[in-house]
Amino acid sequence: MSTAIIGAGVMGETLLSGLVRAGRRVDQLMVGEKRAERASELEERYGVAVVSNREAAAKADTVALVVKPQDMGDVLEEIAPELRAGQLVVSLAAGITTSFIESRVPDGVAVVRVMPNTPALVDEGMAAISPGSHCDESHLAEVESLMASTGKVLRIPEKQMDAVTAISGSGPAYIFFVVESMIEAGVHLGLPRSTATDLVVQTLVGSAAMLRETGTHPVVLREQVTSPSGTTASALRELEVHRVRAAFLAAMEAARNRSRELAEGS
Ligand SMILES: NC(=O)C1=CN([C@@H]2O[C@H](COP(=O)(O)OP(=O)(O)OC[C@H]3O[C@@H](n4cnc5c(N)ncnc54)[C@H](O)[C@@H]3O)[C@@H](O)[C@H]2O)C=CC1
Ligand SMILES: O=C(O)[C@@H]1CCC=N1
Repeated sequence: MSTAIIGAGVMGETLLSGLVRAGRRVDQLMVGEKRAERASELEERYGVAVVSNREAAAKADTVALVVKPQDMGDVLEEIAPELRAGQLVVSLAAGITTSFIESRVPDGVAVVRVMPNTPALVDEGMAAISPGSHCDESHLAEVESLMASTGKVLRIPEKQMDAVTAISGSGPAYIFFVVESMIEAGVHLGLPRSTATDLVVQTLVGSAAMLRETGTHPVVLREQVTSPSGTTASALRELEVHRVRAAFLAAMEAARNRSRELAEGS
């Protein structure tokens, strides 16, 4: 089964590199990328064929669209004449609905919407997938296997996609923001930057491993750290005073709303 990736920026390369690591034959992969220098970079790095978008659409069994939501209409207009019934189009774009794509491709082309995230680069990705209206089990299984090469995959109803985008799609950025803030705090408290970085990164990895490996509720894990009248209780009180919990809720609502706006083309 051949796969084309149209749009090889951050997420397109993440998908490509995952497929290569998972052992997909490079001669079964191809890339369509507008920026010539970026295309040559990927050709050199992975030995993958760079072709026009039209050629990618004509030749591949599965066509993954990884351009920005705002570019999706133009790309679909360009490739639609080359697509035929039986092919699978997979969109990784925020906001873009399966019905938007289905209305622009020939009948019989199956569409699956995916929301991935960048930890896929280290095979710890979280991808949610939703079927379009002409999908069967084999299409979903194909996309599941595509995304499972770089992490976990969850099937969800498409109506949950904007919320998923706000939580796991954008999620790594919030975590990096927290990490960055904790490192700055460490420096403020007098630690060398490299020491603060080592402390924060390992604390993050250790906490994530506890969540995954114990399956214990985060509230219980937090309470285990919080000794009576201790340091953690003092810190958590400040986080509540500064309304960090409310800020997280507002931030993710804003991301969900932005995903809805992208669906409308803005
Ligand atoms: N970066 C992330 O963490 C995530 C991104 N996504 C989605 O992935 C998509 C791409 O995002 P990024 O990779 O971050 O953006 P990006 O800007 O790094 O990549 C987009 C790529 O598409 C290329 N492109 C634009 N028009 C094209 C055309 N007509 N034909 C061929 N290539 C074209 C650009 O040159 C660029 O290399 C977006 O729709 C975004 O919503 C989804 C989840 C996470
Ligand atoms: O910021 C964005 O719009 C994309 C979608 C999810 C993560 N990055």
